[in-house]
Amino acid sequence: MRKPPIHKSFWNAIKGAVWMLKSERNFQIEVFALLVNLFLIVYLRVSTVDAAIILVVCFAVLSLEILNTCVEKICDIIQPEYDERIKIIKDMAAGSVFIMTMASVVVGVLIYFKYLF
Ligand SMILES: Nc1ncnc2c1ncn2[C@@H]1O[C@H](COP(=O)(O)OP(=O)(O)OP(=O)(O)O)[C@@H](O)[C@H]1O
Repeated sequence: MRKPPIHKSFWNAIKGAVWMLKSERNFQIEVFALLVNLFLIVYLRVSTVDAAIILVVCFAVLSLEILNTCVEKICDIIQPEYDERIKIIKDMAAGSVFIMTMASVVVGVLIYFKYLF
């Protein structure tokens, strides 16, 4: 298959992210969390470096959520029936989102603490 032009690849990536926003509840919650963080960054006048750290962890959660959904979709195509191997694959993919979410909570507590107290 011929490689699409760069603007088409970019557009496809945007469409993938928009699909996630329309279809996946967890992704919607994580985007809401990103918006809350953007508000707090402005409201609390968070420093540039601290804001960058917060935004990187927020976007890391969103990226992992997209990859987790990709794994789920592929698993559902190759094995629609119950399968112990699929279970561990899906659980591991979900685990990656969980670990990054925990990391983002820790980062949030560590950074916002000094602006609030
Ligand atoms: N084919 C299967 N075989 C075995 N276990 C499965 C299978 N499909 C789903 N599961 C189990 O159900 C869980 C949820 O899988 P599902 O595909 O329903 O994702 P989901 O409800 O969208 O989850 P998430 O909230 O992580 O996005 C998996 O983590 C796994 O433990």
